[in-house]
Amino acid sequence: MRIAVTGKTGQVVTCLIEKGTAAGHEVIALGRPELDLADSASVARVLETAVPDVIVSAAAYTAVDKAESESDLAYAVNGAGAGAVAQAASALSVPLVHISTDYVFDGTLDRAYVESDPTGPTGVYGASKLAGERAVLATHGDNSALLRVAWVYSPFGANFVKTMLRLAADRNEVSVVADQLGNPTSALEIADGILRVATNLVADSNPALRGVFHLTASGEASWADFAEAIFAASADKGGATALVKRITTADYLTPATRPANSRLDCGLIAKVHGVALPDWHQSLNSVMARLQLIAN
Ligand SMILES: NC(=O)C1=CN([C@@H]2O[C@H](COP(=O)(O)OP(=O)(O)OC[C@H]3O[C@@H](n4cnc5c(N)ncnc54)[C@H](OP(=O)(O)O)[C@@H]3O)[C@@H](O)[C@H]2O)C=CC1
Ligand SMILES: Cc1cn([C@H]2C[C@H](O)[C@@H](COP(=O)(O)OP(=O)(O)O[C@H]3O[C@@H](C)C(=O)[C@@H](O)[C@H]3O)O2)c(=O)[nH]c1=O
Ligand SMILES: [Mg+2]
Repeated sequence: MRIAVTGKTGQVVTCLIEKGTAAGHEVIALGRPELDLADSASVARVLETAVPDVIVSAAAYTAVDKAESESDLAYAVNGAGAGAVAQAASALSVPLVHISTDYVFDGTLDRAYVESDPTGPTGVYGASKLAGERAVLATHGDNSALLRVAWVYSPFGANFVKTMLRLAADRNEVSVVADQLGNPTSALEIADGILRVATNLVADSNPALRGVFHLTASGEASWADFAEAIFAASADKGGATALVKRITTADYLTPATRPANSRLDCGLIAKVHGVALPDWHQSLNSVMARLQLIAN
């Protein structure tokens, strides 16, 4: 397949290039300065020139706290920008795989969220991503799969794993919130899932393959649990480590409010697309091994 993906250096983009190329696909990464999601004309022009078999919309404004004070830019990129990508997919008559987030939910449910649960973002980032979902569904809903992923980490870019390792390099203790629950997910495995879904969409016009799906690793964690596992894996490999002081959200003030529970139920994508990702502990170990190779 000839896959056009938005963004050049993001975690998911980088993993999709690695996994897609290894699987024999042509992956064309399109990002700034040529394709700027805040400039719809550039989106249409660049994507239409690429003539892909499928488009993956992976680029986004992902700075959750900064979005609170840059709301116009967050909406332009994640809302209108996502709509422009969907418009290009529609003009080309190709399927779209659009990446969204667990932060579209308010986090008040006491179980994992299913796709049909009501959304209710608690911050600008989540609200802008929800605007993107709506734009995609309105523009190209009949030929798109929207994949809500969560708590993404990888050997690349900026993520919680790399932040924790950086903090551990010069501290013995790191305070981390223990009352926000979710599903830490490796972008390498998200890339596997995207490739499977994209292949299914290109091969089969069945409407059941389209719509909203949750795609995370199995197993849940609080950020404090995740930090403890990161430090344990790092210590195992002779890397930086620290003790985790388990704190509450009230003890860790941030500009954006995050959902207390954004665990996602991934039963639907397993049933419909045959995609089921491994337990996060296992994936964390492979990412840690690669980060150690980079560090040494
Ligand atoms: N990171 C996470 O924890 C989570 C991410 N997601 C979603 O997954 C997707 C991928 O995230 P991830 O790979 O982590 O993102 P990253 O933060 O690693 O990278 C973001 C990418 O988006 C690009 N980008 C940002 N603004 C623009 C713009 N105006 N025009 C074009 N490209 C732009 C960046 O380009 P450049 O290289 O030029 O900066 C970069 O390639 C996103 O849709 C995100 O909302 C969902 C849940 C969790
Ligand atoms: C760095 C740090 C964070 N925290 C808290 C803050 C926050 O509640 C939680 C996670 O912090 P981060 O800022 O790394 O994560 P955050 O940017 O909120 O991560 C989110 O990014 C977007 C893009 C998504 O779509 C989400 O799925 C999610 O992955 O941990 C601590 O308690 N201690 C710390 O030292
Ligand atoms: Mg962040």
